[in-house]
Amino acid sequence: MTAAAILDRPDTTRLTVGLGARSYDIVIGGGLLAESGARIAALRPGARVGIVTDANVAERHLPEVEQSLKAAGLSPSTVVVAPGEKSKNYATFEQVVDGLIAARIERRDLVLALGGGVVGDLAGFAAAALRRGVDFVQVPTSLLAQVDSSVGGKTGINSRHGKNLVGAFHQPILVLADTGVLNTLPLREFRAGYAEVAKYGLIDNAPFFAWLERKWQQVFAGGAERTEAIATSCASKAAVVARDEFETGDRALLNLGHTFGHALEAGAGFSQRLLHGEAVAVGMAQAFRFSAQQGLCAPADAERVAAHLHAVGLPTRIRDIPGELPDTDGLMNLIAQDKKVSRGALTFILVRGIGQSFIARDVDPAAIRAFLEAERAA
Ligand SMILES: NC(=O)c1ccc[n+]([C@@H]2O[C@H](COP(=O)([O-])OP(=O)(O)OC[C@H]3O[C@@H](n4cnc5c(N)ncnc54)[C@H](O)[C@@H]3O)[C@@H](O)[C@H]2O)c1
Ligand SMILES: O=C(O)C(=O)C[C@@H](O)[C@H](O)[C@H](O)COP(=O)(O)O
Ligand SMILES: [Zn+2]
Repeated sequence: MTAAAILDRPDTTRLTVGLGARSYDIVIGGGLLAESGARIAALRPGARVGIVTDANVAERHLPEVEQSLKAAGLSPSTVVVAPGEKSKNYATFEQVVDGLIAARIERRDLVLALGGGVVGDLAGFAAAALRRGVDFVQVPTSLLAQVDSSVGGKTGINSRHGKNLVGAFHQPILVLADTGVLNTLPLREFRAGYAEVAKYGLIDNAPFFAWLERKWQQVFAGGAERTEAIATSCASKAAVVARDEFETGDRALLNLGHTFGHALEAGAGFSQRLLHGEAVAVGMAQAFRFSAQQGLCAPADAERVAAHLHAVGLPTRIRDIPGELPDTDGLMNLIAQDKKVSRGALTFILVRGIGQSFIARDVDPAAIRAFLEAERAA
């Protein structure tokens, strides 16, 4: 196929994140790894490309990307990090940046994030910092990365004080979501990514949530429903990011489930005990239960949300998380480090129902503490 035919392939979905001169496309479909070279060369002909990936993804998908880049006249080099959330740390950030410097990735070159959200956040932050900023391309390989982390430009690493506390807003110049690579993703990881898919329904799209309740098995099985779920998710995120790139307003809605979820994730030591998407599932169920307890939302909606997340195999309660967690004071300390906190006041994303989320500022910490005490006992 010629480069022009590749760029116009009709069996792909193309969405745009509208950010003026920094607008970029999200391309969704099968076979995109093999076309990554042609698609990137169309934007940055002749560039050196510093690929950042993890060992799991490298084993399965790196050769195809390297081959495609070379065939398109691009010069790839690769930094491979250890898989998992623990790689979002200072030491691995140094490994990635130094690896890119050693590979002579210059200002007109590119960083390419090939992997899940961990690689995307880490490589994106490295691209933001390297020589004070080089362009980067997201090639997301997990469901979570295809529906959420590859879009929107939030990049960063964790601190021992909490989740994503060091980072930068740095938008990619292109997102290539190859749906075929999800065939090698472990089921537990697919499920974790599904929590962020369900999130878009819960935020402001009740019909999408109802569609997921009917079609989730097909989404898990693959095929047209899976691609539709990815495209719907990306379209939701692209619209919010275009309205509020730096989260001064309603981009915060994308944080539904994350205030509780990030505290639990940090409390579990950013370990395999609790994946990010699993933490978000528990956090969303909690945001609905807390909203119901406060009289904001019908208890039946909270039950419906928990029932769906449970049906797909996601955790919804603290008791579903294996191992020890910090006590309530410890969780409150982690919540106090949330980036939505302003002058010490807590902000949560709460709900009036499914698809009716809102930003609740100055939430009473005593009410959250009492809620968490009850949740720990439940
Ligand atoms: N920047 C954002 O807007 C944003 C949004 C949501 C989540 N995140 C971040 O994303 C991270 C979670 O991302 P994740 O769930 O993708 O985790 P991940 O990057 O750890 O990937 C999950 C696991 O699947 C493996 N994997 C990935 N693709 C694979 C494939 N195609 N085949 C086989 N194995 C594959 C990885 O090696 C890893 O072991 C968290 O750090 C979270 O904070 C960021
Ligand atoms: O893109 C956003 O904005 C989100 O909030 C998406 C979240 O799913 C994601 O986990 C994000 O990294 C959380 O942002 P943070 O600012 O709370 O670290
Ligand atoms: Zn998230």
